[in-house]
Amino acid sequence: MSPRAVVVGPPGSGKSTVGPMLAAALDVPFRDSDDDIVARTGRPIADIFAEDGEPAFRALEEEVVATGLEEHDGVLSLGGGAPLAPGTRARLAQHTVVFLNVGLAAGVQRTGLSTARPLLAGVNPRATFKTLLDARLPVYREVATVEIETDHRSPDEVVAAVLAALKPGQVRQQ
Ligand SMILES: Nc1ncnc2c1ncn2[C@@H]1O[C@H](COP(=O)(O)OP(=O)(O)OP(=O)(O)O)[C@@H](O)[C@H]1O
Ligand SMILES: O=C(O)C1=C[C@@H](O)[C@@H](O)[C@H](O)C1
Ligand SMILES: [Mg+2]
Repeated sequence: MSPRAVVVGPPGSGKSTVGPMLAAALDVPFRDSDDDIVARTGRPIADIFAEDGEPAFRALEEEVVATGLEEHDGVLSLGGGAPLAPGTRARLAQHTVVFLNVGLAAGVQRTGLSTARPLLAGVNPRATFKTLLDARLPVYREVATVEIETDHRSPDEVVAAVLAALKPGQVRQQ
């Protein structure tokens, strides 16, 4: 079993919003590694960051993502930082990976009202978001089979763009 598509990208790129819509369009189930972590630990992600620290969260995330990649045969959205783990990047080399990209302005706007993202909770979320984008863009591009810009697209338009991009050439056969 293997996901039809794995969705990666920065916070606010729409992994949790577009992922279920993409799954519905493909008529397959949806799973989100952040939800899996909450279900497995019974704790909100912000609490895991605050109480156990980011390294402990990343170790748990790598395990949960590995399980999802083995077990899930629908659309699997990953947490924004999941591809930072070298082990996860190696596993993703076998999969069809959709990178939802978002620029600084739209990313800050979309994540600005939420307190649920511990990495963006500091005094200057815009600067933090820029640092995060600069560091991660090469990582997302390394694992992606397709990259979709989301800044000027509605979630429905993003789904349509993903479906159009998932032509046989971009899909890794298992
Ligand atoms: N294409 C889009 N156009 C406008 N708003 C969007 C778009 N995609 C997502 N959003 C909005 O941006 C916010 C963040 O989206 P979402 O939670 O799906 O991001 P995410 O990639 O899952 O982030 P995280 O990595 O933090 O889990 C939500 O309020 C969502 O409605
Ligand atoms: O971009 C990140 O590092 C994160 C994104 C979210 O999906 C969560 O996994 C968590 O808030 C960390
Ligand atoms: Mg999400």
